[in-house]
Amino acid sequence: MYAKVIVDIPARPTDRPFDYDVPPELADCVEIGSRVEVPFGPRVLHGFVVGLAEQPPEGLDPGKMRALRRVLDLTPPLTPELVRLAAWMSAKYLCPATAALQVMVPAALKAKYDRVVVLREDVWAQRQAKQEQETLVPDPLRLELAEWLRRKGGATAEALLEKFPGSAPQLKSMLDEGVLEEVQRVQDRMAVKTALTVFPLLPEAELRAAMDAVPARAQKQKDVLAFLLENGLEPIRLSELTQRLDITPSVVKSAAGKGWIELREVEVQRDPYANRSYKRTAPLPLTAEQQAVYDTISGALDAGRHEVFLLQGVTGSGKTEVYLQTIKRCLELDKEAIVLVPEISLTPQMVERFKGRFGDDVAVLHSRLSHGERYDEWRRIARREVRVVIGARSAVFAPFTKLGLIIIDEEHESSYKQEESPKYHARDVAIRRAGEAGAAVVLGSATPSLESVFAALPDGGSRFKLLEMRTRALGRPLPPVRVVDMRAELKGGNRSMFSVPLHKAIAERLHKKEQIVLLLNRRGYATFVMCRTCGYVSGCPHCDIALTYHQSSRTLRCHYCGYAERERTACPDCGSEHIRHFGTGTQRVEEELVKLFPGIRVIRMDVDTTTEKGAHEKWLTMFGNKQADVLLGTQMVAKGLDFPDVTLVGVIAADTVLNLPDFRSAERTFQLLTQVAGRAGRHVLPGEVIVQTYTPEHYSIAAAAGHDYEAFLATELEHRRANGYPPYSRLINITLSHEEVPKLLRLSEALALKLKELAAEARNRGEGGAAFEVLGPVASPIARIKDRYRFRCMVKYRGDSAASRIVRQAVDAFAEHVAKEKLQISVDVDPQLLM
Ligand SMILES: Nc1ncnc2c1ncn2[C@@H]1O[C@H](COP(=O)(O)OP(=O)(O)OP(=O)(O)O)[C@@H](O)[C@H]1O
Ligand SMILES: [Zn+2]
Ligand SMILES: [Zn+2]
Repeated sequence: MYAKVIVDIPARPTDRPFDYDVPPELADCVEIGSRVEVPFGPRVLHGFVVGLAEQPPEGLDPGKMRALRRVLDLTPPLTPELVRLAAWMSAKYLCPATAALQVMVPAALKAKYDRVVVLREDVWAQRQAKQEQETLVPDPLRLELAEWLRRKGGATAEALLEKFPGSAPQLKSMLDEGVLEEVQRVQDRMAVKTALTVFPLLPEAELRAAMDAVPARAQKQKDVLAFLLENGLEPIRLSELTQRLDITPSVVKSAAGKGWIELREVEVQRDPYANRSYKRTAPLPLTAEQQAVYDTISGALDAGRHEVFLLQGVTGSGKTEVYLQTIKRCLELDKEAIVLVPEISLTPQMVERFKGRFGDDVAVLHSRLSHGERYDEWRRIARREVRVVIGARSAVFAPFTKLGLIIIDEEHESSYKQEESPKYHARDVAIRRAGEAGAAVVLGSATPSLESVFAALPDGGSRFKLLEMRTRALGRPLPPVRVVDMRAELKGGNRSMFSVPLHKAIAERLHKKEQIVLLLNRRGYATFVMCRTCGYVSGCPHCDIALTYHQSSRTLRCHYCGYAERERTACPDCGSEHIRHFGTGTQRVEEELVKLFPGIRVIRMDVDTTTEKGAHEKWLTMFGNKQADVLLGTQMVAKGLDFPDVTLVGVIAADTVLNLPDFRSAERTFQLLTQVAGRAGRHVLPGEVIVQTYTPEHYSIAAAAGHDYEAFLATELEHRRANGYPPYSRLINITLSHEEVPKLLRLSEALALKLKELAAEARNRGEGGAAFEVLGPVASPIARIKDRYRFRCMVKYRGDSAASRIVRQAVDAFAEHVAKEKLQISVDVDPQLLM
């Protein structure tokens, strides 16, 4: 047999499958998706098998092919379906295939440690019992294998095959049955966690006899045996036993020395949600609108038909309930479901709703888990112990094989785009994956992205099917929104960051003991340090960007290169002492609140207060228990939260995003305002929203205030059409960087020229390139990062032309410069951030 392998070097010259001979002893273990070790030049590398064939590849002499050295996992970490998806990603996003494959597996698997096979004793015992019942003759090799593994605690596949020659078929079937499992060896802690566990070795009668024979002076050993007997000879963790009996581990060890018991390392599952009980919830009777949506989606599920639904439902319309019930349907059809939510809204409230409905059938994947916890959750998926996964972006790669449904909540969120290589968009990957699997996709949002709405319009090809929910599930109206012009406030002599109406509204809520959510949008508005005397702004010496002030460490930091310096007490330019941090940080809002409303209880949620694990949850629980009057924060407070006593939502400054040089800034502003407004008056008490702004006339703010998505959409689509921006075109951003400006400029211009030439050639050959436009080169908005200057060329194209291929060819033509002249080129397909 012969294998095609993508090796683990993320560089262009090695970005293709290499052919290897599969030695006969490995033939049973190699599958598409297996991780393998291969010789590569003088080195040994890891790689993924992406193809298998009985015949040697044409033109290659089998005698000269090199052979696979080992298979790293007997159960391949990737499915053939995911391997195909990776190939598609590599072509679409112009990333090395290995980068696409790596992003699909948990970090714990990337560490280069041995994987070992262990026996799952519970499953094994069940199997044995069943076999006995059915009086089947057990396979002696299986018994031997199991017994040996039980004693050893685990072994590498290699060691196993050496010890039991010819046992590959048994190994394989035991793995398939779940009797054996492969785990990453402990080495670096991040892998499997184990605990020393006490196992009684003797049957009850013998143990009792042994206990009776223990002399009185060894009372503690007697206690140990007594405890085990009382406990029905159940194994128990060493730590628990010593604690219960108040003894030292040495007592237990000496008992082990007598042959009564044994101590073994046993895997402990790290379930970050263990020890927490979730109240089981039952499906709610659906409203008419929900029912109609549910029926349409189930239609596709029942038929096993791939279809993309765009579920546009106002805030509080009960989208989550629809998700829960469509997932239930999906499970009834014996298929699996993936739910993607933005990292920021992967709140305990959200997790609770899914755990409450599906219990242990749910795995949760988010970035606050440790590598080990993520790995454990991932294995629960790979072992088919769960059928629902909820997680951020990368959960789209959950290794399911019977995928029926992918739900993307808040589909407009820019965090679905990964900003480092592979720069994929989870929405597009989900649609592609679902297409191959014949699964349905539901994109949910109150404020869908222009791209998705357009795709549901006839103009956009009606690729998505629009489903709408226009009223709130609990019958409440959307809260009235009042826009306050801060310029007028200033003219009227109010220099505070709170307008008169917002001030009054807060006071009222405090009086009525209702709750308040305050949003301070800090994106693009970081706290920077400026001298009031001369206007000097502290900038990074290596990047063209202002330094950000960090309150907790009293330092100034660069968010691009990590440069840090101590807070300054005097201006380095003019020596003035009037140098201070600017920008309305949440901290400053908090200070002002406390000054204006003595005794007010504020919970502040921003990057500074939520770095600690579990912090999010702590704050939200406190707020839910009404231990605070105000929840003040950045985007984190805008999404998904559902608190019945919140009757006021205030936005401190609505226009901070509007001023960014990005064609999506109006869209982002509209989305954020609509989302945060949706937190008010969701249950019984009516809500109110106050938006402070310096540009009340801007259509994104006016439309959000009127809850008028259609008005926003019409104006915004017109703008996009006039300027030829997405969704009327697609973009590929190519950023070049170099330490010397003249060289960078020359190379950037040459690249732009090359792109145009290639497009013209493609056009002449009739192979696309029709609506292919090259803008630039121009200096990037952040013109220098880490002492490297940056230019960009923007490719704008329409239709599914050969754009990606043309860009790839052009970039490849500069490979020489990249290799020899320290030029860097990075390509971003469908960019979300234009920095
Ligand atoms: N059919 C129903 N019957 C009764 N209550 C419902 C029903 N559907 C949803 N709800 C309740 O309505 C509230 C809002 O629902 P949910 O949070 O699912 O809305 P959403 O559309 O996801 O909102 P958002 O986009 O603002 O996060 C919740 O408290 C939910 O329990
Ligand atoms: Zn100064
Ligand atoms: Zn820097």
